[in-house]
Amino acid sequence: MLKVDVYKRLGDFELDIEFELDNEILVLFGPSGCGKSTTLELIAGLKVPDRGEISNQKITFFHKIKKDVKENLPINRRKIGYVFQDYSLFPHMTAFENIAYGIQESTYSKREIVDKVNKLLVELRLKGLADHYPGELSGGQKQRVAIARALVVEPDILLLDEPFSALDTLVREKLRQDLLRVHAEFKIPIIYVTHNLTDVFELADKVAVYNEGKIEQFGSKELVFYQPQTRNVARFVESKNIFDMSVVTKNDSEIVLSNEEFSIVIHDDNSLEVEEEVIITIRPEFIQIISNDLERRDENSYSGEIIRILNKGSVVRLFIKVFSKKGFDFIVDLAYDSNFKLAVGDNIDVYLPANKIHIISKN
Ligand SMILES: Nc1ncnc2c1ncn2[C@@H]1O[C@H](COP(=O)(O)OP(=O)(O)OP(=O)(O)O)[C@@H](O)[C@H]1O
Repeated sequence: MLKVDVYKRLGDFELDIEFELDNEILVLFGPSGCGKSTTLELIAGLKVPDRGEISNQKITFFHKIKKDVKENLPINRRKIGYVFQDYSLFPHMTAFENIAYGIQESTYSKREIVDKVNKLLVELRLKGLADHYPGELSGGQKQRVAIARALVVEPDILLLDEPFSALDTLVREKLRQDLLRVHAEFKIPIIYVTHNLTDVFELADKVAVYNEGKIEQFGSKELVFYQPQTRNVARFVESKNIFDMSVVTKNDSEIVLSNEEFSIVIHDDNSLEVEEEVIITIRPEFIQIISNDLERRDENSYSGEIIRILNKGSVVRLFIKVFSKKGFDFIVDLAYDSNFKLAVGDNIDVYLPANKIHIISKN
């Protein structure tokens, strides 16, 4: 298990984080400058924490209490594979030589080196490209060479810093599958830094949502996406529909929440108290369009006007100005359908299912 509990100050910026990771893929997610890359650098030994402890499988990488440094294991003894966004391949070496770079003839025989590199060339779909120089490889191929180079040393941990962000969507998609395959085979902790929500959804066993040097939520991707613990996390995972409300009434069967604009009803949150201030969120894909009177509900139904339509490919996003005192927006995602007939200016009714409404306590 990888254990990280460190503090580091860099100018005005302070990083103060703690987490533990089994042989899982952890995705670090959050806005620019919140400390994701610094976290990787501290684990790898490229930066030194001001205090704290980092260990993996009972091997202490770093340990400092107050001024007393008890351990600071050199980078090359941490057994870490590191993959950067810009590939960092040696331009004058072939794919084979780049991958073989980390293993020396003093440790392995020539035969062993050839076998190890060939195995990774196959694993990362690079067979046939062994003699190519980086200049002759596509972005996706270069990054696969970089991953193979990181893996050839049989690392205990693999760190990837926005590895696929320069690549287009289809290449990214395939590289995510490569990484999942690599993880299934190597079974080591992998930490992956990204700004991309699809990366989070497709890769993560665990997610750490960073904000201003702290981890604001750590947990499974399901928890982070569907039960964000703070307004920031809800915003970062694009819950989109986020409202301040207060609890107006509560009885055995229902709780009514309200703000100046609208009220909603939920049925199963016993922890809420009357007059309590909360944040409610509902993801755009959970809001339903009421297309005929049969679907009309007694509760949580609202009428409004479509003010903008954004076609996102497989999803169509509607911005709906709800008829109310000031007029607020719901954002609704519908699966794309070739019979899609809605247009800006149309009046529309929507329904918010009570069991999809998530409450964030302000206490
Ligand atoms: N050597 C340094 N000296 C001073 N400040 C630094 C140094 N290195 C990083 N920082 C600051 O630390 C903060 C965290 O940087 P870091 O690169 O870890 O963020 P990040 O979350 O990875 O951002 P991004 O997603 O943009 O890469 C930033 O405000 C950065 O400016």
